[in-house]
Amino acid sequence: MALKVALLGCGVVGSEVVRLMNEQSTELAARIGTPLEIGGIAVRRTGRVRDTGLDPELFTTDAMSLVTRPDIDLVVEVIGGIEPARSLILAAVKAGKSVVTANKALLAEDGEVIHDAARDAGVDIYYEASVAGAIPLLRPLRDSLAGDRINRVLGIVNGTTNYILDRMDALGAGFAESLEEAQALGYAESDPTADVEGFDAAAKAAILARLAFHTPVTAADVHREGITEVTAGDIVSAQAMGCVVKLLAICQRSEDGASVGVRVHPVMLPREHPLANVKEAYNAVFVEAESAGRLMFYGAGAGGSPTASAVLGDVVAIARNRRAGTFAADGDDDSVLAVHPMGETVTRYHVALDVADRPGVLAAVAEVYAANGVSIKNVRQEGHGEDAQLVLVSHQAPDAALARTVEQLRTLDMVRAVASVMRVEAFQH
Ligand SMILES: NC(=O)C1=CN([C@@H]2O[C@H](COP(=O)(O)OP(=O)(O)OC[C@H]3O[C@@H](n4cnc5c(N)ncnc54)[C@H](OP(=O)(O)O)[C@@H]3O)[C@@H](O)[C@H]2O)C=CC1
Ligand SMILES: N[C@@H](CC=O)C(=O)O
Repeated sequence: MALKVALLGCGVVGSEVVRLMNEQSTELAARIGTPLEIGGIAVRRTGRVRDTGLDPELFTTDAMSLVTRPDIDLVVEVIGGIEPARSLILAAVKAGKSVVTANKALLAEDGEVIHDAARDAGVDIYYEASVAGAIPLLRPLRDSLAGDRINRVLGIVNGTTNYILDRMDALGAGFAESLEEAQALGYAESDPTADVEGFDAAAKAAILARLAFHTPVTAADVHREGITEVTAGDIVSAQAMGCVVKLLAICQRSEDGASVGVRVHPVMLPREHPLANVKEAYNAVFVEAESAGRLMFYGAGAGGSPTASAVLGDVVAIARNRRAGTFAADGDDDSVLAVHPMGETVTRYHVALDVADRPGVLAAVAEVYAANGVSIKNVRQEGHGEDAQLVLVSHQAPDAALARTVEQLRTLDMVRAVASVMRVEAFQH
């Protein structure tokens, strides 16, 4: 008997799930031991022209009836957003259906409720596609590395912003035109604010941190900054220092092991770092574990087809579990680590100041750094007269002290404007 799938959503990802299920039906049936069949597809607008080759009768706007239909075995949720996705997944689980979802926003907001519900119902919830598109990353974290202690997960987890930053760096392209291209290529979320303001990467960071550190982490715990403030000037400053600007997700256990820090923000990264060479919408993630050492995961991080590959991998895994009469619940979080505030995170700042070109400026600026206990690693002057700019890179200091330094620099008479502030990181690789 066929395994009946309810597909929720038939947009960029959902339509590729349909295509792959059709094109690979024979291979999938062989891997699963039974054919896969689409039992219904829930969408927002049934009247929309879709190039799926499927019977139009399969489409419905009544997603709730579809997920609870007795003949449905498995639900694939690729609608996105919080509601109705949350209610639909919970209803499916309650009705005994296993679920595959790519919905990082929901998992990062309400993951514990969904995992608890799945465990209680004895069904699977798989979500490999929710972080880093096609890259197999969550199952290695959850299963392969379950016997190790992970200290850091660090990487590029948003394809849209990497695409934009790469275009700005390599071609001098503008922000808006690069975002439009990323949208046309199917990389961006339906509301691209989620990408460019860092919400999408923050959700993924929360999911990664939860799995890596076996502790509850939600999107609200993540320090988040997007790329909307990154200017062409920042890109040029980074280039002058042999760096490239990347939006990084950094999940790190504290040295005493008692807390974790989870943050997403733009970083100036040395060009020789492997993450600096991740182009276009590709993603790459380093996992640093005590025994396994440093592992790098790299691949297509966004787009319909790569994401659908991860979704189908989960479908096959669930089908195999069903055959074996088992399910693979995420474990109960075995520790509850505090999430430490960004202010305690030790980092370095690159600061460019538009200044009056006169004696005493450097001394006044240095005094502010010293007053906040921040030491200056190097400083240079760019331009003269009206165009004079001081560019400073600090040594490592707590983020709170660095941020306070910048606020006080703004108040100096001789500082006309703070032209650029960005963290500089040189992670070992
Ligand atoms: N695009 C990507 O590269 C990646 C996306 N994801 C995730 O996958 C999910 C889907 O993304 P994507 O395919 O890009 O999104 P799209 O916006 O392209 O597709 C969303 C689909 O959901 C349907 N839909 C929206 N609201 C409802 C509703 N209330 N009831 C039923 N159906 C509804 C839409 O219907 P209609 O067609 O009628 O508008 C559409 O078919 C999201 O969680 C996203 O974060 C994960 C990794 C990569
Ligand atoms: N909008 C996301 C899609 C994949 O998760 C991205 O750009 O990475």
